[in-house]
Amino acid sequence: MSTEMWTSFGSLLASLMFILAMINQHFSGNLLGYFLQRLIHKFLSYLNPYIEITFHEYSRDSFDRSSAYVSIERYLAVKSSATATRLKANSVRDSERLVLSMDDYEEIVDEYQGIKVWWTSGMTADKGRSISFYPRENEKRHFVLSFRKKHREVIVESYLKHVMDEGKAIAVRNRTRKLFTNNKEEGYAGSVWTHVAFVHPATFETLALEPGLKEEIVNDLLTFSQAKDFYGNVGRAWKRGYLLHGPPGTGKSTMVAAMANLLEYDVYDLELTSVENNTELRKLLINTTGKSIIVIEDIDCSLDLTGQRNEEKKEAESSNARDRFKKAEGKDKKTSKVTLSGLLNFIDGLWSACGSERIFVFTTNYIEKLDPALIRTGRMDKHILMSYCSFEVFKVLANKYLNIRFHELFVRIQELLGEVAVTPAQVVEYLIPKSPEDDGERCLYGLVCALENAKVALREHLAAQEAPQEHGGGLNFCLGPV
Ligand SMILES: Nc1ncnc2c1ncn2[C@@H]1O[C@H](COP(=O)(O)OP(=O)(O)OP(=O)(O)O)[C@@H](O)[C@H]1O
Ligand SMILES: [Mg+2]
Repeated sequence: MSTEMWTSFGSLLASLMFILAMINQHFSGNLLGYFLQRLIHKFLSYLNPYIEITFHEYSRDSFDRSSAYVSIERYLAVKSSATATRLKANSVRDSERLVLSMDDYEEIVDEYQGIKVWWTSGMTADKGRSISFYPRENEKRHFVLSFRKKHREVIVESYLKHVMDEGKAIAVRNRTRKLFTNNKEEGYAGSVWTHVAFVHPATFETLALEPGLKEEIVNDLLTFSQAKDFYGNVGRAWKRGYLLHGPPGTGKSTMVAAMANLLEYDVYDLELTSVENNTELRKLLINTTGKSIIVIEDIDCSLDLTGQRNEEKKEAESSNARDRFKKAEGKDKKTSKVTLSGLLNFIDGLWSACGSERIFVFTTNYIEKLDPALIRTGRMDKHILMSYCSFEVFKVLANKYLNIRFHELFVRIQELLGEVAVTPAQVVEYLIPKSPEDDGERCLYGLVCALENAKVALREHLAAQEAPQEHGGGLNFCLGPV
């Protein structure tokens, strides 16, 4: 149809609508009026080539904002910041950023699979309520979606789902992530988890790992986060377990932060010693949300989990002072009645499937102390050894901390790293400038001296013992502070 034909069709429609409205007004309030009204609606919808769907902010019997309305609002906010001329700026709960959205009575045109749709925002004043507790509570907002009748199937079946999914994804991107803890003050009666904003600068970019390992972990994490359908199809709960083990200061906790930053997940730092019993443990699990990492640090020290299976193991066997300290620290706080089976059920039992998209991470310095059932595949799917600093790891650190890719001292450092076992945390300590005069070369020189000293100390130590011990590639000696 030409433009002129559309215009005359439009004016004919408008005149008809006017006449019908007059008839409607004249007969309103009686039975004839009711039938006339229905007739008018039928007639108008027959002529109207468009369909309109209204999404109200509040449903009749709920005080909560409709989740569909909220998702549409977020979706349109992104569209409107680019196209609409009148915008509203709001600060949103759980986000530090200002969010722009379309103002009332604005219109936005969206396109989906080549189909044009029109969104308008509107508002009606609710005259029913005379007293309101909140400002503007009586204003009821809505969005109206209009599209051609012939596109009904695509819009209803596919476009609306696309809008809802996008809206949810935007909410996840915009929120401030949280770090939860179950370690509460004595007498605290609030929710089982308390939280602060999760802000940690660690990323996989800054984490120094063996070549190939970083890519492997990143790929594994990204594949997991996109595998909702896969887990559903194979009938598994959408969760994955990581066991990070290795000596202190090798980057296990830093890796957890990098994981959370990569996937934009919240972190639940579960302090097992503060959990009274298995029931409380289950309650904590139920109160976690999706898109989260549930981490139990130093799992070997948190509870005497191995002891429950192997009674005769003495505490005196704890191999070093740091370990004993961690264990004692936990015991002082509270006597926990969490059992190994309670923990196994927490990770892999029926209740563990009540949420989705969750990663469980255990960290430990002593993998050999853990009960095999706790770390079997399916519970802890991926075991990652975070080991002493190799030359490859050192090169990443030197590049990050000093912006040095190669230096003549590197050759000596490579030799020394093959002879003394030092952790990345210890190496990093020498790569941080301590005074304005500390340039890259001075830092590297300081590291070489410290490694040389450690080598001498190690020789003397071994000579005294006359029993050399091999550990991995280097000798098992930890470099002390300078
Ligand atoms: N692989 C690494 N890459 C970059 N930095 C590292 C690495 N390992 C350790 N660090 C640095 O050392 C510090 C301590 O590391 P982190 O706390 O992650 O060690 P950890 O393995 O968790 O130790 P622990 O077993 O004592 O808990 C971090 O602040 C980080 O800066
Ligand atoms: Mg740690």
